[in-house]
Amino acid sequence: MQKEFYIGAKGGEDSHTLDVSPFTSLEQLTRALADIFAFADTRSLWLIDQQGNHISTLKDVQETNDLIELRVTRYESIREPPGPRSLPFVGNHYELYPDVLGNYDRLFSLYGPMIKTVNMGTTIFHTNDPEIARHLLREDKLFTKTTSDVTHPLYYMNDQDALFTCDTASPAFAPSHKFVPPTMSPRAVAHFMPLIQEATQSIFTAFDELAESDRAINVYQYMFKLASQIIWRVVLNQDLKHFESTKTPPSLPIRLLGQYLSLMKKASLQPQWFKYLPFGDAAKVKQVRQQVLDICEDAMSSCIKKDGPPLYLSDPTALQSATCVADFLYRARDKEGQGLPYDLVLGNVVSTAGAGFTTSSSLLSWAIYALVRYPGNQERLFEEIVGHRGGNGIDNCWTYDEIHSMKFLDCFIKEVLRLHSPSFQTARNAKKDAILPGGYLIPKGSIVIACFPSIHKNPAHWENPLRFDPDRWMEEGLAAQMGRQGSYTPFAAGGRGCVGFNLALTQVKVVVAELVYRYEFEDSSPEPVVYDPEFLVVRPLNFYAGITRRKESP
Ligand code: HEM
Repeated sequence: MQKEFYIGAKGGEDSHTLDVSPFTSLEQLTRALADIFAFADTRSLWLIDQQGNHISTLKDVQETNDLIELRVTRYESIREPPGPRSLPFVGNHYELYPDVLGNYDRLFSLYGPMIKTVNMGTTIFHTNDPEIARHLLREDKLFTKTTSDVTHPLYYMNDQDALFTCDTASPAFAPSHKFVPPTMSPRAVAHFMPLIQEATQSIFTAFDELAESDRAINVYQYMFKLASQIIWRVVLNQDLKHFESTKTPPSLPIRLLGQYLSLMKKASLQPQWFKYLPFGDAAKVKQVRQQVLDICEDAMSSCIKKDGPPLYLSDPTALQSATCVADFLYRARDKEGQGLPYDLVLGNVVSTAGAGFTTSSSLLSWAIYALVRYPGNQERLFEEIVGHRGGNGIDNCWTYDEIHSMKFLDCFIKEVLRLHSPSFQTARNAKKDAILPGGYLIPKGSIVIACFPSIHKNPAHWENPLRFDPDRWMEEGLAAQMGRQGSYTPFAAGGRGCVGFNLALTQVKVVVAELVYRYEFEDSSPEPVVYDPEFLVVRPLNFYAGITRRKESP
């Protein structure tokens, strides 16, 4: 018993003839149809006859002589997401820049939860819908991360030898994903606590001097140096000496990594034919990348114990014998005795260092921004920290459990990550024509971005979304629940989610605890704070803060 099913416009190419006689229930049939037409959500499928009536039983399907339309919602056909009209050459560039984040929100409120934009010839779909984001991040038969695709925002830094920059389909992904996450587990981060604390405290001399001289600082520039100082210590056990004076510039590896990421982002915003030019940003990305690799390789030669014993993944205490992430990656062995090939060790060292400090420096800057801009939080944090530290003084090292046991600090950081999410363009590629919740058709090969800053402020999912309110996180388990729903994913989710989130959260909590215990910050920004729309993460450009050394620290 052959029936013809179709999606979208009648008479279009998207139709399929299916013998419905083997099916014993409508549910069974709709699951099969969902699979054939690549519906992300197999549960909500409407069958509609040519008069627009809902066909709700298998018997009705068998008896109708009509073509049958498939929809996700009762009254709307499957369609491509809408979006603003495109101008020749530039597309929607001026609808998006310079305030991309504000403009995404504006476009979502105009066009709905999925929008199509074209920037300099590159089409990208965006969503602020948590349910759609969950499907995108799943790494299943419909969506994956393919940085080697020229339209992927990370195309210019795609490197098939490391996490973050590789395709999920690349041969490097599985071994990297086996060896790298153990270096960022709670147990591993607990082992690195003294390094994190020492690197954090290295800023004190410079901050004391700045406090003394009453000079305001550009917060991002200091957090950029601090976050990289910490990550470099944990990943390569090297002291970058970023705070020998108040004016010490970022060290060469960090300057190069910063330049690399900046060039990469700029290149990704240019028309695609720019990549063929022998000069310009795209060409320079490659040169800078090689310099970064050389520097990291050099640093690795000092921190890796080449003659040290192998460290087995099956031994939960093995990491405690490693000096740093690079040392562990070099010496780690799986149960077959296999290690990570050297190229992948190097690639993953560069990737974790780069992914680690760019994001963290942004988060730290926004954390200080939240301290000074949202009244009451700095005082509450100080009280909590004093309560924990008590008479132990500032020289004692925070333990992993202690730093994570401070409830208000935890809520505060969660709220900073919600309202000032550093990540804003986690992109996935459609493996085939796919139909997303809401009935949006995403053509095969398209890039779809889950816009975390917009998802985290989506009024349909958050009460008072624009209010900075750490107390919303007081309810135990809320973050995990919102994470499962897709409405709170500052570290993305699924198979390509952040592997460094434990380290990131621990590091940022140690820094905030240490700084708030010793200093008081106040806003000294002369102008409204703006973020950099041409960088890989959302970072404040002109946020200034004054620092006062606390007198009342016990
Ligand atoms: C505030 C801090 C951080 C934020 C907001 C953050 C966010 C993210 C996000 C959104 C992704 C997914 C990217 C994508 O799919 O394109 C990611 C991936 C990743 N992150 Fe983080 N991250 C942070 C800190 C760190 C740290 C400290 C490390 C390690 C030192 C790290 C290592 C990685 C790696 C290796 C990946 C790639 C995972 C993969 O390819 O499967 N991140 N991060």
